[in-house]
Amino acid sequence: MDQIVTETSQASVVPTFEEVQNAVRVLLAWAGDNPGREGLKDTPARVAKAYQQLFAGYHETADDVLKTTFGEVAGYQDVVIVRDIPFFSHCEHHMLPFHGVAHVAYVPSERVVGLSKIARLVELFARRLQIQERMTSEIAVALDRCLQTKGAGVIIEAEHMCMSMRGVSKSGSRTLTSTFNGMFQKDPALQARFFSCVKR
Ligand SMILES: Nc1nc2c(ncn2[C@@H]2O[C@H](COP(=O)(O)OP(=O)(O)OP(=O)(O)O)[C@@H](O)[C@H]2O)c(=O)[nH]1
Ligand SMILES: [Zn+2]
Repeated sequence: MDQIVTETSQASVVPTFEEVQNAVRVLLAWAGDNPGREGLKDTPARVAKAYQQLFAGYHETADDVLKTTFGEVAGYQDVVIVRDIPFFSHCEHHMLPFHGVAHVAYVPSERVVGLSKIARLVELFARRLQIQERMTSEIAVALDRCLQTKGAGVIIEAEHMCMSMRGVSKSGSRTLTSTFNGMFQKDPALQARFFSCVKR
């Protein structure tokens, strides 16, 4: 059996495609439906394939995403902010989606990264089972580690389907999390500037 190891998980055994389909059939029966009926015949295979896309973040690392950097920035030293990066993730408690936007800021030391790579970094951590706090922190730590920034900040605003569709059933409530490293941690004015830049 293959082993997978991610930045956040212990090694675990990868099931076969057939085993995943059987697990989906069990869930269909648990939901109260008949996994053998015509309309659900191909559903287990579709769900298995959908999971490969929804949880693709387990098969990539931040180092892969941020490996290309640029050094010719003509002395640019100020903050870089990429705001309103939309994402879909899944909470690790209920495996239900949470979705929203991430705002990512960093102060480069010598090198910058392509802007799309910031969005790819958000995508990498979103496409895993998450809690919002950890996802926020993981993005900032990875950016810091791979780019050797002078400081990084991440703000995430998201709505959790486990709160909207079930349980307490409060749709529309949004959770805001933020994390600051390096200069962002030491300088409240920089934090305030970041918050005001992303304010709607
Ligand atoms: N801190 C944090 N909590 C989350 C996140 N996603 C889901 N949760 C919460 O995880 C908690 C799980 O609570 P439990 O009491 O173990 O589970 P539960 O009985 O299903 O809770 P209810 O949702 O209140 O019905 C709930 O309060 C969820 O709102 C997240 O990203 N961060
Ligand atoms: Zn949840």
